[in-house]
Amino acid sequence: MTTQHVDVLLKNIAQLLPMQSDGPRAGKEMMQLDVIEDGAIAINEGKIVFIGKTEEAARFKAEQVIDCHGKLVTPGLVDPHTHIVFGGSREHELALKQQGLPYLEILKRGGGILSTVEATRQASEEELFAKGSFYLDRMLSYGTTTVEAKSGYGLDRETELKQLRVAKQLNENHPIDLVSTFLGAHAIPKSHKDDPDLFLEEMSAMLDEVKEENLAEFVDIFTETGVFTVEQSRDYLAKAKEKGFGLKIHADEIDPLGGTELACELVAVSADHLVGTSNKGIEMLADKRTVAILLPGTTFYLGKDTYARAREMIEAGAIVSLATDFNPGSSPTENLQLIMSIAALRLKMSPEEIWNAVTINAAHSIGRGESAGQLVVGRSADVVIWDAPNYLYIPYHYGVNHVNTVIKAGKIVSKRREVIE
Ligand SMILES: N=CN[C@@H](CCC(=O)O)C(=O)O
Ligand SMILES: [Zn+2]
Repeated sequence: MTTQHVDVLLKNIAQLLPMQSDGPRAGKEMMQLDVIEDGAIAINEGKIVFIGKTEEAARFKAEQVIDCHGKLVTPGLVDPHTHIVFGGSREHELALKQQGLPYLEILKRGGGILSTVEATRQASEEELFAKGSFYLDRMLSYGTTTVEAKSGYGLDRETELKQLRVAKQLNENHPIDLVSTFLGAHAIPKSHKDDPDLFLEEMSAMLDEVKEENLAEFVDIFTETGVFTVEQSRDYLAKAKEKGFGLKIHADEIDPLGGTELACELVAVSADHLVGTSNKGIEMLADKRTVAILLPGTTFYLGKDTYARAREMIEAGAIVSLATDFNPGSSPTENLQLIMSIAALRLKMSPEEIWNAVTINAAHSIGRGESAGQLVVGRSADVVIWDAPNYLYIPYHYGVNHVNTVIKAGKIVSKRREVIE
């Protein structure tokens, strides 16, 4: 047996989830979950060079050996819907919500998204970068290694570009990989209250610049009562598609306007939220060209009782993914593990479906199906070692952080502090 020298060897893994799949998993396929017991992973120069059983890994001699006895090991989690670059915070809105003031009413009164717009306009790039890094550090510590990040708290050329540039810097400087989305059409700014069409023209006029500076891969819009109509969204997104952007829609979050149908019609890469999606929308998702990204943390935080109809979507054959929707208003949490628990309890998704949703399907919903969300020989070693004996445990034991160690591109980037005796 020839010895093979590698940088890192993980061995004696109680349960190893390789999450290998040629494409996203839809409908019943979401129940598929291969488990390797007593598994091992060898990593060299940031890449996975072996994945299999510990007994098959005897040829590897590693600089660093990590004994994963009793532990679960999975790919780094992928969070495909966040609003991570923003100024200020909105803790004062919690009391308004408790008094029964609806989310869209707070927005109508100039609060909500519009108050974050004010704070983001005022913040310097350095401040936004520092804040973004802090949130990303926290995400990493919770096991997330790839994140989608939206702009949308500028609503003017200068601030939207500032947010996108900060996201680019974060991607270049932080271990987490960031995938950027231009969400200039996130709300109607006060200055354009009476002329949303003019505002959308101004945002469309930015698309070339965003493309040339390589500041975003996707374009998104908030299709919602009091924000943008389905018709406005269709015109706006058609322009973005023509310019070569992938499309996303904040669809049917509060009112069932038909954003899901529009996303499927335009072959958007994802339709997000989907709390009010119609039967027709569910049927269209079964086409499997648009990923349904569900954000149950938002429904929970907005204090609603009705959640997205995940079961019906999966039964219809849709590709379902999950995300935190991390933002300062409707979902202030970086913790994707908590979302996994809410998905189990409120969306009634099975643990197998949930793991597919936060790895393979999440990666496909942001154009990273070929690089993230799976442990495959030759790919970047983005790996999480969990203080949990099996995959059922993460959605079950809720609200806390189960991460032991996070490895990104072969390097340990986060580790639970050992208790000092
Ligand atoms: N609903 C629109 N956008 C965000 C919330 C943004 C905010 O409230 O600041 C969402 O996805 O929930
Ligand atoms: Zn959002």
